[in-house]
Amino acid sequence: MAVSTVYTTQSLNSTCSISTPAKTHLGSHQKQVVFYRRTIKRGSSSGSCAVKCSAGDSQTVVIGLAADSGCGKSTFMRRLTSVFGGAAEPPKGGNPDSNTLISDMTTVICLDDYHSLDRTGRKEKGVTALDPRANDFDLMYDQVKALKSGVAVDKPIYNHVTGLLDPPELIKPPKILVIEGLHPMFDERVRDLLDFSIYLDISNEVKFAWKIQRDMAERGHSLESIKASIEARKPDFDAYIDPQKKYADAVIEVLPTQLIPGDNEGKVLRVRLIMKEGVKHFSPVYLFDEGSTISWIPCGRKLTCSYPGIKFHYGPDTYFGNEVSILEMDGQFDRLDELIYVESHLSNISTKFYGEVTQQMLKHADFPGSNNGTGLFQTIVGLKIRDLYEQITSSKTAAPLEATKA
Ligand SMILES: Nc1ncnc2c1ncn2[C@@H]1O[C@H](COP(=O)(O)OP(=O)(O)OP(=O)(O)O)[C@@H](O)[C@H]1O
Ligand SMILES: O=C(CO)[C@H](O)[C@H](O)COP(=O)(O)O
Repeated sequence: MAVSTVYTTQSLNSTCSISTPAKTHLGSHQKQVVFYRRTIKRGSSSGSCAVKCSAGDSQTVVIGLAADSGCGKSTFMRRLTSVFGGAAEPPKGGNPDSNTLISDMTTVICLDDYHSLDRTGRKEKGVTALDPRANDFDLMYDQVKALKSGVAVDKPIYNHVTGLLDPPELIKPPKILVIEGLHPMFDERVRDLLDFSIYLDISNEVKFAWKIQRDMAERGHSLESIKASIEARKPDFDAYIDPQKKYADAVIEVLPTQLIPGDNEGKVLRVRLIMKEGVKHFSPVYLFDEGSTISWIPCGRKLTCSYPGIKFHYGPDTYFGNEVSILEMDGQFDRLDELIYVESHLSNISTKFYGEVTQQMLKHADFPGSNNGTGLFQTIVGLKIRDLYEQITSSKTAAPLEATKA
């Protein structure tokens, strides 16, 4: 029942007819939903295009963020969006249960929307949402590829309230597309579309502590049910989600502190920012001296530290056979305004002015992790992504000039 349709938009100044066959996705207890890719060219001045629209004149930079559920993706996204200025909001006038967040520069889509089985369907088949069989990687690839090349798509919506697949929403190609969720790096075709990838690696102990904090304190779940849900997901997490970290350009690893022997409260954290060397448009952050191995305890006159203090470590290493630099922070800040002292000893942080990291951290002091390495490293990765975006777009605009010279 594929129907060709023509769409017009005010913001995109061309009109194109459909070129991609419809795809069908069924949750077992749901009506048939047919998705069409709307081929709307970005930035075109021509009135219409008959069959196929070519890529627009500016490229969409695609960022992948992988993590298990409840591991801080939303918090990271809020920090990232803030670096680009402006707040991210769900599509205006759309499905109130949309998982998408749009700001001037960024569109964040949640890969849960590519679940091919709804909640009941998964239960019937005995698979979890982490299982690739519960997800449509062909559609994910088609749509991310389309967006990257400047073509709008009708993306499905997985409704977390009802557990059903809702009718699709129109996603226009943004300047920066972030695909966040369980599997942004699982499928090789999707992985190859990423300009930069991040994995949030939260250790089991910390994940458990965060889950308890959120699901018990805020959602009224019992300790037993939280434990059971973590245990039930673990085999698929180990099989399909965790292995993606070897592909990531940056990994934020969150571990229990080593400053308090035997601590398992998950409040004081040891956080490691693992940065791959040799990634185009990305130069790892360093402490004091690039390539050296350094341990630094900044507590003293310029940084107030109560027990158990703060310890930084920096140095080269290998990670899944790749050369990396690792910056580590164990402990937490007492006074966020004093972070400027730490910031001034970090290099390659891609700030636009002195103190920008500290400013961002102070702006979002109420976000989870603002007093420790999770917030600090998420903020820094946000700045690195801005830098990467600027490099990619400036090299693209510079290219025709170079061509003219030749
Ligand atoms: N850096 C952090 N420090 C402490 N707690 C955190 C941190 N990041 C997240 N949390 C805890 O984990 C919870 C989930 O965070 P967040 O909503 O950002 O994760 P998520 O990966 O987007 O979750 P989901 O996929 O389930 O929506 C927060 O409510 C908070 O309790
Ligand atoms: O791992 C998840 C990613 O967020 C969710 O559990 C998955 O999307 C299924 O969602 P729900 O539990 O709402 O049916």
